[in-house]
Amino acid sequence: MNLYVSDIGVNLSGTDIIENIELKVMDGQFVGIIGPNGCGKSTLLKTIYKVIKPKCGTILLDEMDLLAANPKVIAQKSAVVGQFNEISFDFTVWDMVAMGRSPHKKLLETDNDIDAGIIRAALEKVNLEKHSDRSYLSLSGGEKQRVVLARAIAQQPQLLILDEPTNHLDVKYQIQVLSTVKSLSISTLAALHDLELAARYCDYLYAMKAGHVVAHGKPEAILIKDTIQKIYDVKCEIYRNPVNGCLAVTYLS
Ligand SMILES: Nc1ncnc2c1ncn2[C@@H]1O[C@H](COP(=O)(O)OP(=O)(O)OP(=O)(O)O)[C@@H](O)[C@H]1O
Repeated sequence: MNLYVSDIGVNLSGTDIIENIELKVMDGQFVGIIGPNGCGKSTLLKTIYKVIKPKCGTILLDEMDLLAANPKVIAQKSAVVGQFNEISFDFTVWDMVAMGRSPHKKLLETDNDIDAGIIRAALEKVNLEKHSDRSYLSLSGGEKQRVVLARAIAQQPQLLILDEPTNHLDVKYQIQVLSTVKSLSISTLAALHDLELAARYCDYLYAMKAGHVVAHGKPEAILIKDTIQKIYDVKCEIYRNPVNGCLAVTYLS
């Protein structure tokens, strides 16, 4: 499934937060958005998943006009893992993940054995199958993040949107979550802060600064010291890690 974002602009409380955003995610591609705090990454993602209404622009999911489409139809095709995963009422982990099945259900239709298999498989993907009866609110931040990812997986989306999905996660689960997402081989758009993880998992990167896309291309083309200094105002050296061959960043004071 292809995502086409064209000329998106968002104004909040009288301030232009993002402007002239052009972005594409082609079928099966893992696309990352990088950029400093406050540059507009979440605003862009929220506009795509329709929490924020843009002042201009179009967003297409294949031929479907996302800004005009029915939310249930959108939820059958796309899933979101947001930055904050707090809820007011408690549910079990199983019930949280089962919510991912609801876009595929008719009103009052209950889950069947096929749904149960999908929910179980999603929990296994994030290593939480033993926690299925636990209360969601009793989980750690990292465990909650993985439950929310399992819910998104159970939704069987063709487009996955992730806003800093490795927040709260230790090194093992940062790698596990991004490897799991990569293994799904579905179109993915993720805001990421860790540049080495972005280099390792993303097929293509968009670099944002002050509400604009300032560079886009393959990680090797974007993660160069001049671009990083321009975006983050930090000097660095970028090299191939001799152990795994991935791009590595050393920040200089
Ligand atoms: N409702 C609002 N009214 C005014 N400004 C807002 C509003 N919501 C967000 N902003 C501002 O828009 C800017 C972009 O915020 P956004 O959350 O998109 O940045 P971000 O790149 O995701 O940052 P971070 O990396 O810190 O998560 C910030 O300066 C933020 O304060």
